[in-house]
Amino acid sequence: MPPVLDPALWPSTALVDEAGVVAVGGVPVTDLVAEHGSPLYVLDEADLRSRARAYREAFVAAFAEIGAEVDVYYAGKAFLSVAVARWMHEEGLRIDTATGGELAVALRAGVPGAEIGLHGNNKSDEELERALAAGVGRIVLDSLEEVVRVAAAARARGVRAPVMVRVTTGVHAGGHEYISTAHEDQKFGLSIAGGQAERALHAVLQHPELELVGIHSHIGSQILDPAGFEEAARRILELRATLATTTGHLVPEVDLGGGYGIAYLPGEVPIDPQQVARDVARTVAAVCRTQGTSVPRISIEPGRAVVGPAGITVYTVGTVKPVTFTDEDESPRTRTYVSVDGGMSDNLRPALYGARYHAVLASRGSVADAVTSRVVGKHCESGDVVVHEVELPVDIARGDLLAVPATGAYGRSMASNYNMVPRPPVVAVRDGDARVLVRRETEDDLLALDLG
Ligand SMILES: Cc1ncc(COP(=O)(O)O)c(C=O)c1O
Ligand SMILES: N[C@@H](CCCC[NH3+])C(=O)O
Repeated sequence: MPPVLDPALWPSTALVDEAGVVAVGGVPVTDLVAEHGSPLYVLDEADLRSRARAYREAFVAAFAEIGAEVDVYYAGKAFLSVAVARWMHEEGLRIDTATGGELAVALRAGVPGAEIGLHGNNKSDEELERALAAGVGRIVLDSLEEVVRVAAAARARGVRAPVMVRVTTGVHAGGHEYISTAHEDQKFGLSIAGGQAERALHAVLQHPELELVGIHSHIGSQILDPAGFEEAARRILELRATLATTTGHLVPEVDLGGGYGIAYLPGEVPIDPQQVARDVARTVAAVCRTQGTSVPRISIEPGRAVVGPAGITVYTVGTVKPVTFTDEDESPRTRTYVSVDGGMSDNLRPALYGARYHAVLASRGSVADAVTSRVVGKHCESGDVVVHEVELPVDIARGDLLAVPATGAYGRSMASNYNMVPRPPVVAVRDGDARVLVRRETEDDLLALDLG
């Protein structure tokens, strides 16, 4: 019997065939590597679309119960390509962008400007101009000075800019200090407790060129405990009610950001969109009732939870090296270091956040005993780890393929050319067909940037 892949970690179409080969979207990874080379990002289109639908349907249904409408913005920073933006649009999602580059991709995909949001703690004048020219549905203001800059840009263009104010609620959540974004001492947003959020909201209302469409908060990323979402919603709604009392303006929309956590390791339990949507909707209804305000329109911005589990990375094994060392209690130990043909250039998350991943032998079955292994990359850093610890068959050898699940988010999007390594392609699979979404970089691409 071929092994069964944990459905929490792998794309829904992933399976192991009789020969022990992992297939996704009806295509064996051995065929994918034969055609497109290695390393390779593989994206399961059906799985990606169904996760997008799951988030949209869960939030729309839960908030319909309390009389609120919902927009789901796919956070393009997790992974964006023209095809992915188009698919998200077809599934009824809007697109959250954080830079001019992401905005360009969403527009190229034909997403209407009105269905795109622009974020950023340091937007350039050009980015603001481009957003206004595209008629984006919201520019999310991140500082007091930006209130003035966007108002001036809108005035110069003779338009009224729809804006949200990004606030920090003080709710600390997320998988790592670097990806927690709503505590006070960091660069994003305007603090509710410190009073800057209210000042920015007042400032927006004083500018006729700005239309205050919402209050925004994003509390962090890879959040597995849903309590933070409810607490953040409560604090934003209290701010909204205070603003209504002091200015008479009831902000129509509240954006609760993204951050919904996924499973990276066997046994981890991802956020359940239906559960979190119901819990947050209940809190929103209760707080609005207490405050005596109507419920706002709600938006959310999931990135990882939509694209993360839809993607895997396939690597080819190179050097396999048993390393003997002495651990903390002075006992001798051996660990098998399995080197693959990629590493921190295609997945920075282990080096940056200490993120843990899983891996399986993907090109054949093996009945050999399992041995504790560490999968490492080919870069000149000892922190270049792909999978910190995983049981792999002891007969694993050069030329075998390894598949690492849950790499769809923040893999390709944070990839680099460290050590002059060209970035791998993204290949989408569906119903037995494969299509290149983003082509492999070549050394010629890298040399073309170097003007000598
Ligand atoms: C403002 C904003 N929205 C949405 C996201 C998407 O987060 P995630 O991929 O964790 O859902 C992020 C990233 O953390 C973000 O900064
Ligand atoms: N890039 C991060 C998440 C940060 C999200 C952007 N605010 C990750 O890989 O987990």
